[in-house]
Amino acid sequence: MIDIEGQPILTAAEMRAAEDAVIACGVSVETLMNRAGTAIAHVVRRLAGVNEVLILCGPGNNGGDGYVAARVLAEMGATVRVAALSKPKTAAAKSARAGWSGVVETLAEAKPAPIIVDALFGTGLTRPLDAEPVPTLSRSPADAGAQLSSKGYPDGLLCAPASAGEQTVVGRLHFLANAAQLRIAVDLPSGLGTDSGQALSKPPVFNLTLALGAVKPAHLLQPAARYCGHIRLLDIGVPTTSQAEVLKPPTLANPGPDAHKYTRGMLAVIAGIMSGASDLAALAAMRAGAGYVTLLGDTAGPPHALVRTPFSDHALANDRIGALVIGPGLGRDGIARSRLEAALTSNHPLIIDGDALRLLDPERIKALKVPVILTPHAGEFDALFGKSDADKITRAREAAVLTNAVVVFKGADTVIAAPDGRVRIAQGASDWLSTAGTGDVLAGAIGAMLAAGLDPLDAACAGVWLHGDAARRLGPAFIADDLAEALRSARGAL
Ligand SMILES: NC(=O)C1=CN([C@@H]2O[C@H](COP(=O)(O)OP(=O)(O)OC[C@H]3O[C@@H](n4cnc5c(N)ncnc54)[C@H](O)[C@@H]3O)[C@@H](O)[C@H]2O)[C@H](O)CC1
Ligand SMILES: [K+]
Repeated sequence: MIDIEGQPILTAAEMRAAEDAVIACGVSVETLMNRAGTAIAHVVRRLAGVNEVLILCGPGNNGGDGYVAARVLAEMGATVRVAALSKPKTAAAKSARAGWSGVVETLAEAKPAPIIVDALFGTGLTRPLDAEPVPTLSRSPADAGAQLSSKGYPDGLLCAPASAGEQTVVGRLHFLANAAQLRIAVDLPSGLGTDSGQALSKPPVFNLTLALGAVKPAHLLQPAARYCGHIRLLDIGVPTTSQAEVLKPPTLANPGPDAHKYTRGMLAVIAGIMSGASDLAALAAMRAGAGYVTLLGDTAGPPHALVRTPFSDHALANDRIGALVIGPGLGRDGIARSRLEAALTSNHPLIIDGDALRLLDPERIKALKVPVILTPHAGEFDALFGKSDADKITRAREAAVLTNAVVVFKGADTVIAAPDGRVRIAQGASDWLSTAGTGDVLAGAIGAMLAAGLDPLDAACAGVWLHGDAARRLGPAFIADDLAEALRSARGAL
């Protein structure tokens, strides 16, 4: 199993294209499926020990992976059962099914097991499962003692029309998952939209998801990601490349003997009507490693290392400023507008956050000749770029092209997009980040990275990484002030 940090993220179509390229070189789908199923079996075997394993197989190649895994597990001496939603539809899945010599129970009647493996649906899911009836035996009195057909199917396995009170696929999946001690999903929990990250049908929450060949957007985008549990990549010999990658720890240089406050980067933060927010951004920048932070506005108070300066065009014109943060606590009044105008014409690299985004014309950003990083949350993004049903990756990419800026589309699934199409997506942000001021802290952390001279995408990625890692280190119930302080330990861990 491979950790997914830094790994390429492929859509369903990109994954199929990568598979097709390998198949075109003479590697059959069956071979890929055998690699996938064998890799799954080895992981399940290690985790299951002597516990019975129930593998739920769907009609496509995800199900095919399940049949191969069952066969290999049985060959390893594991106690394994298979339950099928319906007969395999693809040639590869039929071949995999033929390789399983055991009984195939029906999903409708399978009894629970301590370990459940979901191989019902993967990247081929195209519609919600909820409406799907669970095929049941056409049990009539004559069939009550139905024998197994030559194919190992219980006689009479039909897709009987769902009737009132009959179980749905999702209902059976939840029932069997709830009864299991360990829940493992093959490629994706069944019910998730691979590219959109939407839950077409709400799956159970799994302990582990084994991504086959590549990470998919649903492993990172919400709400899908919350059903995946731990995500590990299984290499099945399909080369993959993508402009989208899972965010990984940044490589940041520590100061050397020749360092001084300006070489480490001078950041200016423009204050507004809510000085606490800009204070948080300034403190965050200092804790993230900025060499010199000046807060431009009418503020007062600790820390002493923070240089508080009245806002003026002169102060803004300091050519030692490496980057400028505007937005935290700015407000939207006339003073805010005039300070935004001054920032846009300052020729400093910019991080534009919070209220400043509400005052901004995206077209204005495109015309700037300096690096710009925008850090909208969902509401600010909609206000700036309009609402859309498109997935978060597509939206962030389009916004980056429209503004020619790096866009940090914040959320429980933060997507960072550059105008050239590169995308980085952060894993598993702490839910405790849902507290006032954490956005201000992020703006300051990114500002410190930009002021230190990182290119805008790297600066945004480093800031998002430090912000997320600081939150992880803090655990529960922290406030934004704690988060700003914790950037120090996150920075020190790199
Ligand atoms: N990554 C790799 O290198 C490999 C991945 N493999 C596995 O193949 C699946 C994708 O298989 P596919 O046959 O395209 O689709 P699924 O098995 O996910 O879906 C089955 C099938 O079901 C139909 N369908 C779609 N939605 C529904 C629905 N709501 N209800 C009923 N039926 C539905 C649709 O026709 C689908 O085709 C991938 O996830 C991997 O697990 C292979 O092992 C090859 C190597
Ligand atoms: K699955």
